[in-house]
Amino acid sequence: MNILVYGAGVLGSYLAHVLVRGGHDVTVLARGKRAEELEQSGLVIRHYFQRKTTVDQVRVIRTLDAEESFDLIFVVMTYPDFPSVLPILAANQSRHIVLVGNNADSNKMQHELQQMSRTDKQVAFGFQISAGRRENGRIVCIRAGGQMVLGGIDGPVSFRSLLEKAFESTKYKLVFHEDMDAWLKSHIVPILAMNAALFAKGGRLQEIAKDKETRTQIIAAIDEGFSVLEALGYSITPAGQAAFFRNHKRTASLALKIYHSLPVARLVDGSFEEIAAFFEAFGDWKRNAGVPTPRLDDLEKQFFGSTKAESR
Ligand SMILES: NC(=O)C1=CN([C@@H]2O[C@H](COP(=O)(O)OP(=O)(O)OC[C@H]3O[C@@H](n4cnc5c(N)ncnc54)[C@H](OP(=O)(O)O)[C@@H]3O)[C@@H](O)[C@H]2O)C=CC1
Ligand SMILES: CC(C)(CO)C(=O)C(=O)O
Repeated sequence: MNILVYGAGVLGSYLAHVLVRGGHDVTVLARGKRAEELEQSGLVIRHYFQRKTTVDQVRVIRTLDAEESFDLIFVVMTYPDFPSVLPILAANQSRHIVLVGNNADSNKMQHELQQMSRTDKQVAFGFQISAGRRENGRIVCIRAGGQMVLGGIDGPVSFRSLLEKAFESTKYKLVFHEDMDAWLKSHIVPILAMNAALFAKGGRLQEIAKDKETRTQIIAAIDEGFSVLEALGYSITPAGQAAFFRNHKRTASLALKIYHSLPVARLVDGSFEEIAAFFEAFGDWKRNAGVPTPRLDDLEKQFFGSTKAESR
């Protein structure tokens, strides 16, 4: 298949690697320094746990022409990056588009993309359960679950069989979810609390590992965030996630302690701008729900009081 990966950061690069190894004709849309790196050295991935480095050659483009057609486009970027690429995707004639990554407003994005496009666009949303960070022109990647959670906003994904075909010869699993909007919003709540605390500590993971009070605050803030979503009518999904933070607080604190002590946690790369955008979205949810969130509000204050320079 002829597949475009639009956005060549950490997870876009890993996805491109997975699809190349799955036998597809993969084009990567990259910009600036990243495009130069890909052209000069190829797609270099350091697989952290496997202790190996792979290099794949991919076709690199810097702009997406309206006439160029792909069987599938995966757009892999951070939440605040998406709005500027929606008009470009709308102008392109390809039909099947998957927006991959954290997303606080999948409904609006799908609506805008379809409204702007003169051709029929089938849209799905995905989240890769992998992680990593950039390091001197290469991507250091943790395969983690090695899967992509996928779903549609208004019913099942209409091009599921095309997606299954794209991944059939890869080592990446697809997991289809019925209510992807609820899944994405549920995911944002713990991400918001954990990253706010971490940025507030200047990215020093050990400080959270050692500080029970901060871990207790993170867990209380997650509980509040889930209550906001529930008040708006969302089911927290996966349900086990809410149960874990709410009913097993001591175990959750221990899990956070262990996670923040692991060297591998350094590789899970959060973006200040993305977390800030989630706080903005969450502010609207909170106002609409009318549910108080004092512990999360305090983390938000600490997050915005931190400087990007102190972040990871
Ligand atoms: N990395 C991780 O550990 C994890 C990330 N995620 C989530 O996955 C999503 C993607 O994250 P990640 O891959 O880390 O993000 P990155 O910032 O590494 O990658 C985003 C890529 O998109 C490119 N991009 C942004 N805007 C444009 C544009 N207008 N035109 C062309 N390219 C553009 C960026 O370009 P440039 O190279 O110029 O910056 C960058 O290469 C996020 O929602 C994140 O929260 C989830 C779990 C773990
Ligand atoms: C936001 C990020 C990249 C960092 O915590 C993440 O790990 C996730 O979304 O699962």
